[in-house]
Amino acid sequence: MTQATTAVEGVSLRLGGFSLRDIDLTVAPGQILVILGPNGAGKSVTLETIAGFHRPKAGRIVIGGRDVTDLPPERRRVGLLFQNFGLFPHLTVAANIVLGLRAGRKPAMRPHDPALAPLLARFHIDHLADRLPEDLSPGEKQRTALARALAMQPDLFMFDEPFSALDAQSRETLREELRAFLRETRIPAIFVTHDQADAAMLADRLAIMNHGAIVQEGPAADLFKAPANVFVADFVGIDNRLPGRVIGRAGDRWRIDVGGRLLLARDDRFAGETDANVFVCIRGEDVVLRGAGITECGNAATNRLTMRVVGVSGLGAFRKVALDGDFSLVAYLTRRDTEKLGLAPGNDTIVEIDPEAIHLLTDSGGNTIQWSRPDASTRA
Ligand SMILES: Nc1ncnc2c1ncn2[C@@H]1O[C@H](COP(=O)(O)OP(=O)(O)OP(=O)(O)O)[C@@H](O)[C@H]1O
Repeated sequence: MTQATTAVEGVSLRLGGFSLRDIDLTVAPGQILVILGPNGAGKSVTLETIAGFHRPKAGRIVIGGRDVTDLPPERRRVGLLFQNFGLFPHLTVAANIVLGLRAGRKPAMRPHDPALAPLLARFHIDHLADRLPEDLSPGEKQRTALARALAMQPDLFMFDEPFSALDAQSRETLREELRAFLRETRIPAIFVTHDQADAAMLADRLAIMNHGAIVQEGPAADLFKAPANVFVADFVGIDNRLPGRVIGRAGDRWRIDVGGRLLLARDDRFAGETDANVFVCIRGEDVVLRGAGITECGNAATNRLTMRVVGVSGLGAFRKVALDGDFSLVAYLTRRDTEKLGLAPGNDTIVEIDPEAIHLLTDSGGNTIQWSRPDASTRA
């Protein structure tokens, strides 16, 4: 089994009234590339094109180091898993897996062949060999589908919303299992979803897609921290996107007016200029709450302000804390910290935002940044 990078290079195609435009993607061995985008963006068509079901009018597709652009689907060595994992409902677990082996390099395999045992054991489904898919839990279905796909000795795995019919709890467990499996095999994988949580849990690389084109692609951590525009920011769940205006620079920091309050931002990628309208993007987990009783202006190195708690929501380990002041903010804290700091609606709290946690966005995607000069003069 080769373990080489998969690359989609400049792929374009027309399908009825829909076009894929100049798609570039790469995914290396051991990596998971997540394609995230709204309904109709072209995510499935992209997978189908990589799998060989549509012929591009331009570009090249390389899987496992081989140029497969002109090869039919059955010669591309791709393990494809769909919603509900695409198991044949009338076939037992063993018979489903045998189909994979036949598509791979063991055409004579039969469902009760002893040679099947190691594969069943590896996925902990040996005791389920004679069951039908309807009698399996979601985790058992996923393991059967992965066993079948692995039996084909693929050079690439592709997943098209495999979890879309599952409840939140099963999704989470299955994501973890899938991630561990893909890390272990080191076979590159492309995972299509419109669920941000899938992307956060699984992605090494992330591609955001809209209207048949890639809007931004790169290491997932970069896109989560520094989305290129508002569309991407909304897709990667930037909790706080505040309209502001650049006042100027102080050393390596930008001085930004947000709702009449001065915020310092250190964003070396920002190429704006004084007076530019911007979005100040801050992830909820980067908003640090200190509780009450600390002086507001004690530290020039960070942004420190007093805000009022207006809501605390969420169950389980984390709480979402809604804050109000010169502008509104959302913070994420552990349940323990929320209780320790006495964060309840009506209470004031000191809020700290590291300038490095602020990402500045000038939007070129047609979103107008609404900024109006507040009545009060800007306070530091
Ligand atoms: N075989 C086809 N012939 C013509 N148009 C198609 C074909 N398959 C898909 N399309 C169109 O291509 C566009 C993109 O569809 P696609 O299924 O790739 O979107 P998606 O991003 O996967 O969305 P979803 O999240 O809803 O699955 C849609 O407008 C769809 O109607």
